[in-house]
Amino acid sequence: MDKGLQRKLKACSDLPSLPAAAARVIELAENPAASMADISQAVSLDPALATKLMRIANSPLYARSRQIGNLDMAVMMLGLNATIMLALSFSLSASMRRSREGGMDYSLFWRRSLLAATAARVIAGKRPDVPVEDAFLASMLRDIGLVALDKVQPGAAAAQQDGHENGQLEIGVWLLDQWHFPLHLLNAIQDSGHCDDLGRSAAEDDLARCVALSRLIADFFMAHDMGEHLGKVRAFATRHWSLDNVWVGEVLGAVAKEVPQIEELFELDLIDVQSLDGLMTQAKELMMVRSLHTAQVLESNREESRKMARKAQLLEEKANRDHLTGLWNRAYLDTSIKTLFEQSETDRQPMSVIFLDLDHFKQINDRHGHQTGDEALEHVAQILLDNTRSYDVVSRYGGEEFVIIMPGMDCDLATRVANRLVSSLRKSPLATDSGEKVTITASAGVATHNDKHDFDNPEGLMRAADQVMYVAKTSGRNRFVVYSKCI
Ligand SMILES: Nc1nc2c(ncn2[C@@H]2O[C@H](COP(=O)(O)OP(=O)(O)OP(=O)(O)O)[C@@H](O)[C@H]2O)c(=O)[nH]1
Repeated sequence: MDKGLQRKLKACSDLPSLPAAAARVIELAENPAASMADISQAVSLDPALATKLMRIANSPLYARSRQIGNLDMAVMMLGLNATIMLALSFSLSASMRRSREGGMDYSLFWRRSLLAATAARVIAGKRPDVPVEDAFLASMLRDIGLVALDKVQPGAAAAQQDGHENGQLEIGVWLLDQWHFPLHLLNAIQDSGHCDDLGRSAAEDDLARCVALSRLIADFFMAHDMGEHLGKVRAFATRHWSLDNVWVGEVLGAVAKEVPQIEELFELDLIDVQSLDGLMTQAKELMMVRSLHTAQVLESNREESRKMARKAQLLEEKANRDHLTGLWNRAYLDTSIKTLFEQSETDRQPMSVIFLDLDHFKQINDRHGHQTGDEALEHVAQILLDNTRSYDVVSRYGGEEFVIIMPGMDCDLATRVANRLVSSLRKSPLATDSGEKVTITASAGVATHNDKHDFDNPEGLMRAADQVMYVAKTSGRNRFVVYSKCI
């Protein structure tokens, strides 16, 4: 801290001071031998404080079925740590509010401090290893440096209060140190100003984060522009704890619920009751909008994935297609015949294969040129497609050879298809650019699995269709032959 400022603070007779009961409580907190009875006795010196502790022990904040009838019981029920922290919170808030007003808005200061403390309590309750009273007190006193600063440099305090800067932290820690405040609370307050750069124990770092986030939540409850503050709260929860909208919504809801009890205990209106409902509705709406935004982002990601999948599908399909005719290629045929053969086995359903080879195709190339030969292959492909079902696998096996797999088709039907194909080809000559008609014929072989014959594997089925196609070739071409055991 700046030496001049420190001198001024030391010389200032009007700094906030620690009430006697609170000072005694701190003394006891430092003494490991102190008992609950000692604490209870110290608190009883301040009747207002004792009453407050009784009230809080019986409040829904510490909901118990049994009524707490005396201070000893209250101290026992709250536990040592909680009693000390609550005693300090009450004493300090009461004495601070009596402070003379300087350049700073004290009402705003205490509202913000108590709202933050309430939020810190809620957050700590959701974090393992963070005592709620530690979080409550550290958060409530986080900006106490502003009160001290206000005594020596009123303008500076007011400016920092407006800007919510962290310059007051050092002064606050200095003041609390003068009061012999426990070191872990001083550390939490100091560290809450630089949460991106923490390095103590996990519990201490989490306490600092509770304090920092509680301030952002207090700003949210007090702000006119809730959206901006909600964004900060969410960003903090995500950045430091990877927590989502749902968690933030739960915390805000729990804070709103605790506010009336804290208001009653500290006799201070933190939030206008009517605006509280509105605030929560707005918060929920904002959460919803953000969820919707998230949903939109997810949806656009999904759309992106769908596009990618379609692209990949198209690319895969392209890789499986014959460039000239657009029919399935040999690679695809090899894969699909395996799958369809297995399927035929499982379902005990027939499947047929037609092996088709164009006749004297070399002559077409030789007479009409390679270009016309290509057109003839495309022409044949179209005729094959026109005469088969959409789910038949019509493929170019190579050169002027074609294979058609027809799942679920028995031998009789496959024979009809083969007949139709061979005759359609014969009857549909290719019209060349020169106006010439080129007749194309083919020889085909038909084999069927799971009907009249069972094959051991798809290769056997293909071989059979190929064999009878050669029979068709050698027996005069422009015909088809059906595989039977006698061949
Ligand atoms: N234009 C063109 N011709 C091709 C293509 N692929 C193979 N061929 C031709 O197809 C012809 C096949 O000739 P062959 O194997 O002797 O058979 P064929 O002339 O049809 O006689 P058969 O099968 O015995 O009736 C060859 O001349 C190949 O060059 C292609 O993509 N485009």
